[in-house]
Amino acid sequence: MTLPPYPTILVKRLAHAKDLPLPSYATAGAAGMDLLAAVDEPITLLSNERILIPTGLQIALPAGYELQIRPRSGLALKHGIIVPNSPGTIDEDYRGEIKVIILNTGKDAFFIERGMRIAQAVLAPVVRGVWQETDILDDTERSGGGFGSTGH
Ligand SMILES: O=c1ccn([C@H]2C[C@H](O)[C@@H](COP(=O)(O)OP(=O)(O)OP(=O)(O)O)O2)c(=O)[nH]1
Repeated sequence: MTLPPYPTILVKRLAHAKDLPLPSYATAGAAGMDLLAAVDEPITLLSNERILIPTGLQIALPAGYELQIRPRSGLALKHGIIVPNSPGTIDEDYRGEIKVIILNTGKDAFFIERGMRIAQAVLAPVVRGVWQETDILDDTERSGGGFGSTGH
């Protein structure tokens, strides 16, 4: 079976990440690539603390795509480690270092070591829209109902 051609992401490894492998898909069908912590020293993240973790990567996405930063479910379940801005958005035109915000919602301190897989990145197509202003919108069954209007 031949694989479909995947979109190419240009990537530059910064000096502090030269020895770390690039993010990769753990299985043939994985949607996310695990992002590694490019920290020089181990970090202790106390309960309720959040921190910005460098990945040491700068990228150029293909036109029409974003990269979403999402939590890893294992870290969320075992340690309460979440990405508070999930899904974090890496814009197509961003050329800075990709960084990951993580928050320790667990009771215990969490230890981050160099090369640890702290989050995952999912490449996703972006659909942009344009506004067309109007004074009249069509009525619908839902109309203005929301926030639980249909019951539990
Ligand atoms: O988890 C994240 C989220 C964002 N970014 C980078 C890439 C993204 O393209 C840029 C801007 O992100 P966003 O638009 O979410 O930030 P903002 O707070 O709206 O800042 P800005 O005014 O710079 O857009 O920051 C990251 O490295 N990690």
